[in-house]
Amino acid sequence: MVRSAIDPIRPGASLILAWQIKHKHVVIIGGGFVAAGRLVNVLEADAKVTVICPDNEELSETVRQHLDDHPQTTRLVPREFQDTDLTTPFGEHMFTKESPKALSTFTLEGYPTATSAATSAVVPPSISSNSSVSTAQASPALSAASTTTSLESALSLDEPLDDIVSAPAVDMVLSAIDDIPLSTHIYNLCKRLRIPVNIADVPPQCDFYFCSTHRDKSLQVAVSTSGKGPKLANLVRRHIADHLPNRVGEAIEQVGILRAKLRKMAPGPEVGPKRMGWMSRVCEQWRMEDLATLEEKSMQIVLSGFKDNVVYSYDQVQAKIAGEESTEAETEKIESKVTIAAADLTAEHTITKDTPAQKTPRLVLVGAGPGDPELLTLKAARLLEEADLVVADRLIPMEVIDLAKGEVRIAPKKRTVLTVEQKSSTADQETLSTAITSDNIQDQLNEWCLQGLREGKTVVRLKQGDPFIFGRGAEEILFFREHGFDAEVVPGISSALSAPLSANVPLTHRGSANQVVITTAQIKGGRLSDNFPVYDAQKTVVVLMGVGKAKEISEMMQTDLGWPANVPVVIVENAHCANERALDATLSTLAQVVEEQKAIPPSVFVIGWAGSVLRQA
Ligand SMILES: C[C@@]1(CC(=O)O)C2=NC(=C\c3[nH]c(c(CCC(=O)O)c3CC(=O)O)Cc3[nH]c(c(CC(=O)O)c3CCC(=O)O)/C=C3\N/C(=C\2)[C@@H](CCC(=O)O)[C@]3(C)CC(=O)O)/[C@H]1CCC(=O)O
Ligand SMILES: NC(=O)c1ccc[n+]([C@@H]2O[C@H](COP(=O)([O-])OP(=O)(O)OC[C@H]3O[C@@H](n4cnc5c(N)ncnc54)[C@H](O)[C@@H]3O)[C@@H](O)[C@H]2O)c1
Repeated sequence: MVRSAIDPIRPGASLILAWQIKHKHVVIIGGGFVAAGRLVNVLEADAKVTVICPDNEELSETVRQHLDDHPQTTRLVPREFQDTDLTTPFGEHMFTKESPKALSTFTLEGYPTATSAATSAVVPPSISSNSSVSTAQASPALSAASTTTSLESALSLDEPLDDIVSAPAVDMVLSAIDDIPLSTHIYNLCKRLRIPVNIADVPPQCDFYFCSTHRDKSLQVAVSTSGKGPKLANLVRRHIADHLPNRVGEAIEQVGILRAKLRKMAPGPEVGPKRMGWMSRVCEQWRMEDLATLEEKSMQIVLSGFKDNVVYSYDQVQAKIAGEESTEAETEKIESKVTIAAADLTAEHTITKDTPAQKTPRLVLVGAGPGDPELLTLKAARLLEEADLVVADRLIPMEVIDLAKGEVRIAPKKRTVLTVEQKSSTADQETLSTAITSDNIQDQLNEWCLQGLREGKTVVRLKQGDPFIFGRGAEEILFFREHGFDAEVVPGISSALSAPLSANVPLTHRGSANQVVITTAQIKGGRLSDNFPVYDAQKTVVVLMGVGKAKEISEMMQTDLGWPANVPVVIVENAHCANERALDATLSTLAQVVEEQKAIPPSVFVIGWAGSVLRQA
């Protein structure tokens, strides 16, 4: 059997979930400092809460106030904990100081029933804070309740089983008391009753731990160290909170509303991919602060782009709103601006309107480097900030795109976007998606730039790496010249230079390498490039786009060009990104390593003896 490369399992984690406890019944035992924190946590998650704690000076003022503020969803049982507390549903108001007998609706041998609650009261042993009820003592009585058979037999026959099963008396227990034996007893009781339980600060007696959390409306960030370092969890949580984008909570609220509207507008599962693709682009292309400002009117305008799979920018939406508020003539002008801006790949573009430029148009081809924003030139960073319009490919990471202050347009992905942009749902999706080539994406990018220039904008065409090293930069400049615009170019760090460096391969090194050849593995039509250099021990060959051609490269270099089989090859995948990987091979093992290690594009091959200077064998 062929085993594919999958991520290895790293055991020892906690399962982090977003537990829905709305209207569920949570029992908190204790009323001190820790209980107060737990109460806030579960009330914010809309639970119904029973707090069990003697009503004395140990009941914290915070707990008291929250109870007073939420009479419908909380109640206090003003005494010490009793076992029956874990089997009494929230709705039963039988806990009063005056009638403690009413508590006894439950024997440890069965669940309470409507009839037994009213009639057969059996008072269970009350456990005081200094009693030491051991597990052994509690177990025999409790064990009867833990099997389904005895549970069913304890139910009254006229009570439908489903109701009982779907409405357990208690859904969660949080114990925050300063009594260790009782804590252990509560834990054991919960185990018998299958109730998830957390005994504060006793990790072995917790089905779940609490996380250090940050909340901003619907955004919740939870940090867990799986009990290893609660204080560190606290510090990491603060660090994350300090670095979140402005107004992220509000942005999430508004996106929630927008998604609901979109689902209503286009509900069917068949439009699912289009819906999700479009929503993702809105989230990627709008800044958080701008998403936060969405309201009824602007949402309607944004949604109007969905039909043609267009994502209007914030500026376009603002322009449209302003237009609707101005005269009809003005509205028409803005309409035409928005339509042009909403250009898509399937439409035929005839931008007839040469809008008279108020400002001088400026076009700059900017190298974005290998992907790390810190490796941008200062000039590139400044231009990104200053540009009215930034036109970028999909491959450029959002951390770099985020530096742009003006409008951003990002090329669609090769497959999905065109597929969903297709207006006729009956069309053959496969034919359509294969019709998208990098050439028509390039046309789209060029078109966007031209349009911005005709509006007098400063347009930054952001390109991966360096615009002139396999970046088609010069082709673009020739294209824009034909349309009457000249371009400036800002260099970027090409991965041809940075990937070897990141993997600790000096492209030149006295005695090992005094020449560098940078080549692509593929030429037009996807064929293998035929101008790799003949063997020279002092030459380093950097191969771009080689992953799919590893076998052919290895064979050609050894057989036709005289390279020895043992020349080192370093495969650098995702250079300068968080998931960077460097793999060692030789010319003879190159194809094997690529296959076994599942190397993927973008990867750079560095071939030559320079590979053995700094890297350990
Ligand atoms: C996140 C947070 C949520 C909350 O409880 O609300 C939480 N502890 C917080 C703070 C905190 N707790 C402690 C200190 C003192 C400094 C220190 O000891 O490091 C500080 C720091 C402070 O107060 O700032 C003492 C402590 N905690 C535990 C033990 C027992 C042990 O480790 O054996 C001891 C005594 C150790 C001893 O005696 O030496 C155990 C647990 N504490 C957990 C959660 C669970 C694991 C979470 C995780 O690590 O992922 C777990 C397993 C059980 C549980 O779920 O209750 C909250 C952050 C609040 C915030 O973010 O503001
Ligand atoms: N204080 C802290 O900073 C801190 C932090 C994390 C964990 N803890 C742990 O959490 C637990 C609770 O801490 P706390 O600071 O809230 O304690 P606390 O002493 O302030 O409060 C304990 C509460 O439990 C109640 N209680 C005692 N016996 C009870 C019983 N039989 N039935 C019902 N209620 C009963 C008391 O009346 C009191 O309200 C302790 O085990 C402590 O070690 C404390």
